[in-house]
Amino acid sequence: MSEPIRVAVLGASGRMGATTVRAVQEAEGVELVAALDAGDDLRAVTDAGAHVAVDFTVPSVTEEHVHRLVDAGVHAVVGTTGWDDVSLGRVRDHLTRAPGVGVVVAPNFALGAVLSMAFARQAARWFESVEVVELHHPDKVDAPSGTARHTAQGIARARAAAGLGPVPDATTQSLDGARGADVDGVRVHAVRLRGLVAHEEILLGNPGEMLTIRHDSFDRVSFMPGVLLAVRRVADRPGLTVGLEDLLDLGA
Ligand SMILES: NC(=O)C1=CN([C@@H]2O[C@H](COP(=O)(O)OP(=O)(O)OC[C@H]3O[C@@H](n4cnc5c(N)ncnc54)[C@H](O)[C@@H]3O)[C@@H](O)[C@H]2O)C=CC1
Ligand SMILES: O=C(O)C1=N[C@H](C(=O)O)C[C@H](O)C1
Repeated sequence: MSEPIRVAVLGASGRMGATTVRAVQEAEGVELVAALDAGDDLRAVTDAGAHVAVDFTVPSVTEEHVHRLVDAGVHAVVGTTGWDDVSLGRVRDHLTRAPGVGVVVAPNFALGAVLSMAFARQAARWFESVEVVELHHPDKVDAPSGTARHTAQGIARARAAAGLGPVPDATTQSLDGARGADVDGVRVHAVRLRGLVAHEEILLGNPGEMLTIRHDSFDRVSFMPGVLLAVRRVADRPGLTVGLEDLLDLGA
C-alpha cells in the first residue's frame, strides 16, 4: 500500500477549513498533518512534511500563501475566491520556476456546481439572453461569488466562439447596481440572505422560452468530494489548473 498523502489545511478554524479538516481526517489515503489559521506561521506546513496544502482563507492572503507553498515545493489546492487573471498569471509564471509543483485553484468544488457551469457553457451558444444570479449566506465577504464570475466568463467565451453579439438590454436609466455587475458582458446578481449556504441560477432566454440551470449547496460537505479529488490529483498536474472541470473531464 502506498503512503498516505500528507495534508495541511490553511484557514482551519473557518467554515470551509473546519469542514475540510474533518473530511481529511475521515478519508482514506490522506492524513492531516497540520491545521493552521490566522496568526500561525506557514512554516508549520513544511515542518509537518505536508505534500499538499488546502487553502480556504481570505482573498487578501491566499495568493501570498500559494507563492510561499510553491517556493517550499508543496502542492496547493485553493478554494479561496478573489482571484483574477493577473493574480493567476503570477502563479502560472512562478510555477515555471518550480517544476513538478501543482496548484489547483477552483472557485467551486461542489460536483453539481461544476456540472452546472459546464451545462451553461454548452447552452450559452443557443440563447440570445443570459444572466447569472448567485445567492449566499450573509457572512460571505466577496461579491459576486467566484463561482458566478467563473460561470459568466465561461458563458462569455462560449458566446464569443459562437459569434453571438451582446446580450440584448435596452436599459438606459437605472439606479446604481440595479442591473448587477458586468462580467465580460454577462450580468451577474448577488443575493445575501440568512439561511442560505451557496446557490446559483443561470437564466437563459429566447423568444417564448427560458432555460434555468440551478445548483444548491445546502451543506459545506457538498464541496468535500471535489476537495479530496483535487488533493489526490494535484501532484500529477504540475503547473496551474483553474477550475475542477479538467479533473472531471468536462473541458474548459
Ligand atoms: N472553492 C469552493 O468550493 C468554496 C470556496 N469558498 C471560499 O473559501 C473562502 C473561505 O470561506 P469560509 O470558510 O466561508 O470563510 P471563513 O471566514 O469562515 O474562514 C476563513 C478562515 O481563514 C482564516 N484566515 C484569515 N487569514 C488567514 C491567514 N493569514 N492564514 C490562515 N488562516 C487565515 C480566518 O481566521 C478564518 O478562520 C472564501 O473565499 C469563500 O468564498 C467557500 C466555499 C466553497
Ligand atoms: O463563500 C462561500 O460560501 C462560497 N464561496 C465560493 C464562491 O465565491 O463561489 C464557492 C461557493 O459559492 C461558496
